[in-house]
Amino acid sequence: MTGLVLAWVMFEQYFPYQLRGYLQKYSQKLMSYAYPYIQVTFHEFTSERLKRSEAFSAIQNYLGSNSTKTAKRLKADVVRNNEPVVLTMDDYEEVTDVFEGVKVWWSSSKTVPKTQSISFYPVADERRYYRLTFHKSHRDVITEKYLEHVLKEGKAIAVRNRQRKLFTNNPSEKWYGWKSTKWSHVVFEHPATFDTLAMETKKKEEIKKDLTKFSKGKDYYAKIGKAWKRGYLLYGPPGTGKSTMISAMANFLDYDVYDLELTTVKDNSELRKLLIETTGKSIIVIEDIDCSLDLTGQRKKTEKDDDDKSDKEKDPVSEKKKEAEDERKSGSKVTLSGLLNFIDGLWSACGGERIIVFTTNYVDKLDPALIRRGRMDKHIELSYCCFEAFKVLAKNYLELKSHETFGKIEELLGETKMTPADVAENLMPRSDEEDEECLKRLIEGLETAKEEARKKAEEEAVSKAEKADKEGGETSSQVAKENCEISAEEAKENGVIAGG
Ligand SMILES: Nc1ncnc2c1ncn2[C@@H]1O[C@H](COP(=O)(O)OP(=O)(O)OP(=O)(O)O)[C@@H](O)[C@H]1O
Ligand SMILES: [Mg+2]
Repeated sequence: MTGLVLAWVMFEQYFPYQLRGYLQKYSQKLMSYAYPYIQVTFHEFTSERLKRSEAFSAIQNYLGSNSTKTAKRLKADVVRNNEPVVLTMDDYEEVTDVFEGVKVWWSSSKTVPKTQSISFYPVADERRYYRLTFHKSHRDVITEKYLEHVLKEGKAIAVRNRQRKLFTNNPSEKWYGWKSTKWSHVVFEHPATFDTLAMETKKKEEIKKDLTKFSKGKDYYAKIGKAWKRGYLLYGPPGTGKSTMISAMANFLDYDVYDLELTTVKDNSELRKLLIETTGKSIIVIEDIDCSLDLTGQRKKTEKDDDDKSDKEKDPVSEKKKEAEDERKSGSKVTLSGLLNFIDGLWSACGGERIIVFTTNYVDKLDPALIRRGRMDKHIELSYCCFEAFKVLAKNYLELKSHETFGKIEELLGETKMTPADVAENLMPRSDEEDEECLKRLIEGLETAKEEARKKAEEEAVSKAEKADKEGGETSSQVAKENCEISAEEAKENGVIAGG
């Protein structure tokens, strides 16, 4: 077989490829009579010539990673900016592979049309394909196991080489016209990971576990009849790492990120169109949900109106009508019900494998309908820096695992509130600063924050006491006045009685 393959390779190398097309046809027939080998061909395009065959792409990736050591001619491509080039097997090249002790041969080739027609896409006329050759005694192993292995490996390589994207929605005025799209994207290259995220290890592990369960849950979601998506609400003061956590999540799962700017979305139908254009394996993010929409205001208004209504008026149909009317009048744009549909409406399920993340600084201000369990599956609080979180930052910024000042810092962090962003800012070395200087600056910063908090608390206590005093004074004079009035009245009454 090797001899024949060699002869074949020589033939492929030294014959002009226009001639090969003719010769191949006959030589292949001859081979099939003389040799007990089976050949399987995988074409680049499906029969409709519209869609690139998934099998071809997977084989290309598989052979690309396996053939770099053996093939002599390879094609190079840069997939990521700062990573090495990705190599694939060049046309008319052959490599061998061994699977469970069985040797197989892969060759790459292409057919060129007999008559050169004029085409806008000349390269598309060449039909590339991979051919797998193996001995017929191994038919079962190859067709039942090997091919599955190649396709699975190839797809996994594609995921690893995939350039991830960060999308932002375009305003709808830009949706139409030549080459316009609803989403613009850049390459997503945020370096944040769960390792660099300052947070308690236990909490991080819990979130990672939850994400892994979700990403592997295709069958589970299908079994329970739920759309394959999950909602997270990240809340906490500014600078506690909500946005950083979203990047860490995307890096952990290898997902794209859709950063949805709701203020540029005109109405619910635009929101729907945007969502439909998102792809699977993605995180859809709405930052500062409390600022994006006046959801809370809308709801409050309805509740107030409800109080004024008679029971008769409170039926669900008129309520819905009123809501719709309110939406129309306010010219509002994306409404609470639109957003709820976005989260758990029918069409939000199309495609699956999506994570929806909301962030807010004020969780208490959000409408309960928006954050009820089942809608937002997981609520994660990001809070002020604790000692465990500080240790992560010290390792990231100063490569320090321990230091004599850590005791003092732990004590101060327990007594005062500082966000991880502020701690990080203090730890970041300026010019040629030593570690000690950074840690000293942090301690000073914490002491100042503690002192400020103490003063503020004192001032608050004083003003509270003053207010109470004032109210107390007012109350006693009021009581005294009322008492006087009552006594005068009583006296008068008594007088009348006495006089009568
Ligand atoms: N938990 C954290 N772990 C690591 N770095 C953090 C953390 N929190 C904040 N930082 C640092 O502070 C900067 C600001 O954090 P980030 O933007 O994630 O905060 P946020 O909670 O999203 O704030 P906002 O509410 O204002 O959007 C980040 O660039 C990061 O360097
Ligand atoms: Mg943020």
